[in-house]
Parts: sequence; structure tokens; C-alpha cells
Amino acid sequence: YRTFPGNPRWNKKLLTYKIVNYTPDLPQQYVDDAIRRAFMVWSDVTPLKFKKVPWGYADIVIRFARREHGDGYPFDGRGNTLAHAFAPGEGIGGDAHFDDDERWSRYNQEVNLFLVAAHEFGHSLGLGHSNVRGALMYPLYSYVNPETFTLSKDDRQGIQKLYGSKPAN
Ligand SMILES: CC(C)C[C@H](CS(C)(=N)=N)C(=O)N[C@H]1Cc2cn(c3ccccc23)CCCCCCNC1=O
Ligand SMILES: [Ca+2]
Ligand SMILES: [Zn+2]
Ligand SMILES: [Zn+2]
Repeated sequence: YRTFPGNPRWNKKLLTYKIVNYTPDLPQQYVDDAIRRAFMVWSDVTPLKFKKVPWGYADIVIRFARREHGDGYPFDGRGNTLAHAFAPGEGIGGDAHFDDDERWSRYNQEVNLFLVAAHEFGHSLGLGHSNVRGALMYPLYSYVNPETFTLSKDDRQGIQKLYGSKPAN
């Protein structure tokens, strides 16, 4: 696993997130659920907790966008780059953007929103890319059944290096 230079991380355990717009490809409640489950991938193995806020301040702002969308990292149409996210920090730090020229899907026929979001939130929390094929933080998207998805050891070691493991209840 890799972290970002300087090992940026959040210095609080409760992080808020806000979904500012939705893709037309999926029902809104599916997007909400895919995002919630993508955060759970990480909160399951760390002390981190995530709370959705409807408006106002949020640590992690989630949006769907096409091409140039105001952060100097324009998207590229369907395919190629699917999404991007910023390392922990103020302002745009932690934010995750999804390319709305992709066909966001529930199942494998196109790009699975849950899988991509789980990868992006790894970046939002401070993880860079892994060279372990099959790791969630591997740079290339590959579909796995979201129902049976599990975090690789490399991903878990990386996130626990940053935030520690989940305290026993
Ligand atoms: C891991 C993802 C969830 C997030 C990353 C982006 S990021 C910033 N969050 N690390 C991603 O989109 N990776 C590209 C990488 C990529 C693969 N190819 C490309 C062709 C052109 C440009 C990029 C790519 C070959 C063709 C396949 C294109 C579709 C799949 N795209 C990818 O796997
Ligand atoms: Ca794209
Ligand atoms: Zn962006
Ligand atoms: Zn990535």
C-alpha cells in the first residue's frame, strides 16, 4: 500500500459527507446506499465513523461531473478515468468526483458505483495506489461481485497504519 507524501490523514474519527448531485443512471436511493456501503468498507476496519449531512459543511463532498468541472482535473468522457478524489485536508481535500460520462451501474454490465466509490474513499482517507493486483487500491478498475467483495490485506494494513484498527466493542 502507499500513503500520500507527508502521510496526510484526518485527525478526527467522525467524518461527514455530502452528496451534492446525482447521476441520472441510477435511482437516488441506490446511489445513497452504494456510497454508504463504500464508506462501510473502511469503517469496518478502523475507528472511523461516517455521517451523511444533507447540506452545509462536510469533510467529504461527493459530486458527479463531466469534463471540466472547476478543479483543474477535467474528466475525459466515457471510459479512461472513472473518478478521482483528493487526499485529506481542508476545502477540496477529501472530496470525491465521479465522471458522469460513465454508465454507473448496480451490477457488472458497466461501471459499478460501489466499487469505484470504495476506491475513491481510500484516496479521500489518505491511501495512494497499491501494487498488489486485486487490492481495492490497485490503479486499474476491475469488477468483482459487490456482494462478496472483501478488502485485501494490503488495503487493510494501509488504512490501519493511518487510523488504527477497529476497537473491540
Ligand atoms: C481504479 C478506478 C476505480 C479509479 C481510477 C482513477 S483514480 C484517479 N481514482 N485512481 C481509474 O479510473 N483508473 C482507470 C485507469 C485506466 C485504464 N485504462 C485507461 C485508459 C486511459 C486513462 C486511464 C485508464 C485502460 C482502459 C480501461 C478504462 C476503464 C477503467 N479505467 C481505469 O481503470
Ligand atoms: Ca471517464
Ligand atoms: Zn474533480
Ligand atoms: Zn486511484
